[in-house]
Amino acid sequence: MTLDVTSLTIDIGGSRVVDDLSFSVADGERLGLIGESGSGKSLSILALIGLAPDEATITGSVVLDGTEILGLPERALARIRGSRIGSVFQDPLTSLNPLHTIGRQIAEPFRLHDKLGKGDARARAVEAAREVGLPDPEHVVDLFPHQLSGGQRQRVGIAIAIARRPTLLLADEPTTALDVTTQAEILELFRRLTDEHGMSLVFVTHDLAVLAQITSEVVVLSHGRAVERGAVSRILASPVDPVTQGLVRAARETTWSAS
Ligand SMILES: Nc1ncnc2c1ncn2[C@@H]1O[C@H](COP(=O)(O)OP(=O)(O)OP(=O)(O)O)[C@@H](O)[C@H]1O
Repeated sequence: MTLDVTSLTIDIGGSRVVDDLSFSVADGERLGLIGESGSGKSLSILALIGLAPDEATITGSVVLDGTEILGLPERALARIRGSRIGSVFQDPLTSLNPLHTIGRQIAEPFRLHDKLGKGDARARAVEAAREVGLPDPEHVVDLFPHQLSGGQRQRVGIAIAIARRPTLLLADEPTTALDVTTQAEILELFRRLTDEHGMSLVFVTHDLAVLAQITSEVVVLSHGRAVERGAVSRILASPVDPVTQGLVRAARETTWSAS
């Protein structure tokens, strides 16, 4: 899998919110997109998979495995989202259906795309629940989202995202709503799953301390522009741009307060 984003530019409501953003993700690479609130991280991620709001005007290029996918018809994008690119968002409570069991929601991609029958889909859901470390998978698939903890719900979100073995996983602040211990467990899960399945990862966060645990390369966004990029280790040791310096300071404070 390779992803090449070139000169991605997004205008919305008369203002430019993402400006000439370029980055690439190689096979199996984990890349971080970091920036303060409103810097354009979420819109960039949504634009990649055709989920930016209708009122957004998007230009540039998004090439997945040699094929331009920016501007593809919704049907084609939905197919890509259901197979080659998985996504995990901040708050699984808003993305999970409160009226459907966990198992039904994990099984949905299998039923929809692979046309599996009920029994087979349930078996796959149990297997997926086990893979993401949900406790008592045979039982958990019959529970509803409100019966799980925040960390467990995020595991469900991850199970759904990776169900059909995408080659690229997009994660937008997936640990922000979680306490520090649960956050570390979920980051470990991302690391294990991406390693085991050779998945590439684009991980969005405002917290450099989180990125340092999961990605090796980072792009720093400020007001929609990439102001710095490089290896996490280099960025932590010698940030150049004042925005990056601020993120490093904040990360040091988080690390101190957590220890
Ligand atoms: N639907 C929308 N209509 C108008 N402006 C929007 C819309 N969605 C986002 N924006 C604006 O675009 C800019 C970038 O938003 P985006 O959500 O991508 O930022 P972000 O870096 O992900 O921030 P956060 O960390 O707070 O989620 C912000 O100024 C935001 O107000």
